[in-house]
Amino acid sequence: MVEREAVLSFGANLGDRAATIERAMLLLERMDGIRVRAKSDLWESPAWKPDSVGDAPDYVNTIVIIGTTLSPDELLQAANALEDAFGRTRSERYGDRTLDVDIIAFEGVQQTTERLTLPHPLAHTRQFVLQPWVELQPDAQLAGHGSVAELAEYADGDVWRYRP
Ligand SMILES: Nc1ncnc2c1ncn2[C@@H]1O[C@H](COP(=O)(O)OP(=O)(O)OP(=O)(O)O)[C@@H](O)[C@H]1O
Ligand SMILES: Nc1nc2c(c(=O)[nH]1)N=C(CO)CN2
Repeated sequence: MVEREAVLSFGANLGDRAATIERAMLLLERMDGIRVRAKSDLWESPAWKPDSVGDAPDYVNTIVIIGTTLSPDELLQAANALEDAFGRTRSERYGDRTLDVDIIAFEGVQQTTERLTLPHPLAHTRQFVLQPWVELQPDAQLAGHGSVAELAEYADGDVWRYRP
């Protein structure tokens, strides 16, 4: 079966954030139909919320490029399974969390359904997605928005390399 490329974002702002992300990536590597091609460094950023930054703990974020034979819906199920494995409860949108896994982009797919929007509708605005992605793929393009490097130049928000 032909592999397609997908871009995943991992974020955590509760508990041992870096350890959670490292362990989640190990689980990801063992999932059927998923082959990890590249992982960014860990980056840190203030918690983004639609209304304000507030005093929520900072996030650790990373981007992972995978090759997958899964469909977009199957990949979303895999992402949700990873979140569940790390105790994530989905009660509050944009709330603090032990693990958030978003699908940022999926090769050849642009869709808006109730369950899954691709590319992720806020990816082009999120520095914590754009910077780690540029680190891995300086020439990356985000469908509908263009060069990820250019988006990263103009997006608001701070992001810095995580130091334990
Ligand atoms: N590209 C996508 N990646 C992950 N989930 C998505 C995507 N598009 C739509 N969703 C849907 O969004 C729902 C809510 O996801 P979640 O609670 O993780 O949102 P959030 O992480 O708080 O916000 P955001 O997705 O903006 O970071 C999921 O159950 C999923 O069905
Ligand atoms: N910095 C940062 N902020 C966020 C993140 C994230 O991964 N990083 N994920 C969220 C999920 O809704 C909400 N806010």
